Amino acid sequence: VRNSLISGNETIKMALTIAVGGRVWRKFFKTFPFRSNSALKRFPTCRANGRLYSTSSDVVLVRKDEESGIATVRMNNPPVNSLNPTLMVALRSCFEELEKDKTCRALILTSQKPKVFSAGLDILQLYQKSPDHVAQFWEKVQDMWLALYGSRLITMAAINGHCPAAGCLLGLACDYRIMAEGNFRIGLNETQLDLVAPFWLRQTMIDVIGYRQAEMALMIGALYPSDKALQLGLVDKLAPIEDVQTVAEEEVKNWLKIPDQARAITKMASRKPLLDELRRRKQEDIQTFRDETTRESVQKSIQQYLEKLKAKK
Ligand SMILES: CC/C=C\C/C=C\C/C=C\CCC/C=C/C(=O)SCCNC(=O)CCNC(=O)[C@H](O)C(C)(C)COP(=O)(O)OP(=O)(O)OC[C@H]1O[C@@H](n2cnc3c(N)ncnc32)[C@H](O)[C@@H]1OP(=O)(O)O
Repeated sequence: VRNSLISGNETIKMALTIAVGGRVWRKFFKTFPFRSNSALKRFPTCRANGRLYSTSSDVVLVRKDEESGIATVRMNNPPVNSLNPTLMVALRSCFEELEKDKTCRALILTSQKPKVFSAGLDILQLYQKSPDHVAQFWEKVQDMWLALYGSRLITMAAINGHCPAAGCLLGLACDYRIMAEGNFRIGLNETQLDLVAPFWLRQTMIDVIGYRQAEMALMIGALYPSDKALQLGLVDKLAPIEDVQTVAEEEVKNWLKIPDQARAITKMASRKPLLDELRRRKQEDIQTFRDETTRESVQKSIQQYLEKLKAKK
């Protein structure tokens, strides 16, 4: 059904795009506009010593290999890369900057701190906060996801540790996932916090692991060990934790053999309907999240979840 949402016009545009050679990228961007963000300007670009992009807070570290065009984006928000507004804005800015860099062909997303890729959304940002705060927070989640999921680049998640909830959301937004072997978990455990995955996150889970498995995983808020995740297709490859980055680079090099434009157009053809749907329903999605999250019973569940996290020690 989603594929059929791409109209005949768009298919013709895509074919023309391929046919016109030199002007291909201009046409491509017209067909699939990537949004830019004025917030980008707040993050200076640094090109010294191979360190290409640097955010003002260094919560995202980026290195680009000029020869291959591969950028490695490391989340650096200790202790667990929880996605707070600073990290999400920095990630979005970074994805958009790389998108605009014509010499960049691939992006590897990983964690600066092995053992935790990302603990998901910063739960403290959802607890006892005003509805406006929660709404603004959710818009940052949407924008970060739109930038990554809608990227023309080869996007590879090098999941070097635990990857629950919105950590998994980031992984699912990539084209390929390599995860560390061992006792690390991945999944969408939102229901355990009394939260419900939004339609666009649910859809990406369905797209990656299939309807039945996604339905079950989402209902029970399952977190899978990496071997089970591989079996389900939630990740594509496993590697020893110390090799995850190298294996990701090797995999990217294989993908780089495919001509960029055909790969990117094919990717966009399958992702555009969902991207468009979220863009169209953005405000509705924000309102739902705001209303659900600030509900008293959900706040109680979040409080209990936070207590459980603290009690773990
Ligand atoms: C119809 C409906 C339509 C619309 C939609 C409506 C609603 C949508 C709703 C939801 C969709 C949201 C999608 C995403 C949601 C989320 O991401 S919620 C976050 C879920 N995350 C988790 O459950 C992970 C929790 N963390 C852990 O399990 C562990 O921390 C870890 C396995 C990741 C790492 O373990 P350790 O290395 O042992 O580290 P610690 O547990 O000791 O943690 C260190 C420190 O960090 C704090 N912390 C951990 N995770 C978070 C977090 N996510 N946010 C904030 N803080 C976190 C932890 O409490 C420790 O703090 P201190 O005790 O040191 O102060």
